[in-house]
Amino acid sequence: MEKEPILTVKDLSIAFHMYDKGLEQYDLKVISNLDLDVYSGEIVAIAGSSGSGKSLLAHAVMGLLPENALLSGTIAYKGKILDLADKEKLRGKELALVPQSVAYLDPLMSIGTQVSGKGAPKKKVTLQKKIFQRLQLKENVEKLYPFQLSGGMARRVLVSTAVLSGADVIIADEPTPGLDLEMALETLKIFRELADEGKAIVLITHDIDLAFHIADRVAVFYAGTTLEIADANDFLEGPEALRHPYSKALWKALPQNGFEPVPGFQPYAKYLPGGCLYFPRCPHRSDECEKKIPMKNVRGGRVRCIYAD
Ligand SMILES: Nc1ncnc2c1ncn2[C@@H]1O[C@H](COP(=O)(O)OP(=O)(O)OP(=O)(O)O)[C@@H](O)[C@H]1O
Ligand code: NI
Repeated sequence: MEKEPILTVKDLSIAFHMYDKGLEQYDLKVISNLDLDVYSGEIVAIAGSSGSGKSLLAHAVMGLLPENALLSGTIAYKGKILDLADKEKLRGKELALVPQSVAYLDPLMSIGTQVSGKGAPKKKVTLQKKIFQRLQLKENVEKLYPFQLSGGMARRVLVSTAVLSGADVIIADEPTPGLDLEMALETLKIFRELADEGKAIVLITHDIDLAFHIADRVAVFYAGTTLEIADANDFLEGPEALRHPYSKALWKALPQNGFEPVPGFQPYAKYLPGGCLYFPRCPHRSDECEKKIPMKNVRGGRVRCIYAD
């Protein structure tokens, strides 16, 4: 692994400027003080339940947030802090996204043109044919338009587009739903190969079991922040190797580990607790946890819990 991360997210917070009934306005804080480093040659999986901020992070990196989003903190690529113009310049070239929604396909452009670009060089077209073959997309798919694709086909087209972009960083936001197991595994294998060739992959997924097996590191998101970032092996090993009570609870909630549900709910952005965001659900909480909790290093991983050791 290289020393310097290729992508660095530091103290990122995102709020949406919202209008309530009448004239009341408020800022809804959906990402809080989030930190994440990604290195070339690795897959970092992001695990976290619905609404934990996974897609927003992806959109923040790509410069795709809506206009009412207020962003603070920094996102750096190859050591340079990016502004919106930088992100737009890099998007699709050095930073590629496999979007969570297949609605991102351009409805008026044939698949072949979307995936390889207009008048693509022969080398790229050859590569595209190879990827299509691996993802079981028939040759005639190139000539089709998005409305003619099934959901699973559209997702494989989006994966192909990101892979062919040649980007150094690919953020894949739920690339496997709608794919059968064989296709899902083939997709992840392609990402693994890209990482092994030196690309950096951020894999956002609900399928945490799959993530633990394919990724090098795992970041656990909760209510818009990171609670633990650690070696994927720790997540395979279990609670003793993990650091945060939520990571341990997630592990125990897997079917093969006892299927024990995590009691309580992730708090809604409008009603976040002041200190530790996991506070209301935590079995070890104390008054000390009501302060703002920074990430700290514990046993080679990062964790946001004062009691982790
Ligand atoms: N444009 C927006 N305006 C207001 N709130 C938003 C907006 N976009 C997202 N949010 C809120 O931000 C939070 C994080 O959303 P995000 O889409 O990043 O979640 P996610 O982790 O990707 O969830 P999922 O697993 O369901 O895809 C959610 O509470 C969501 O409702
Ligand atoms: Ni999402």
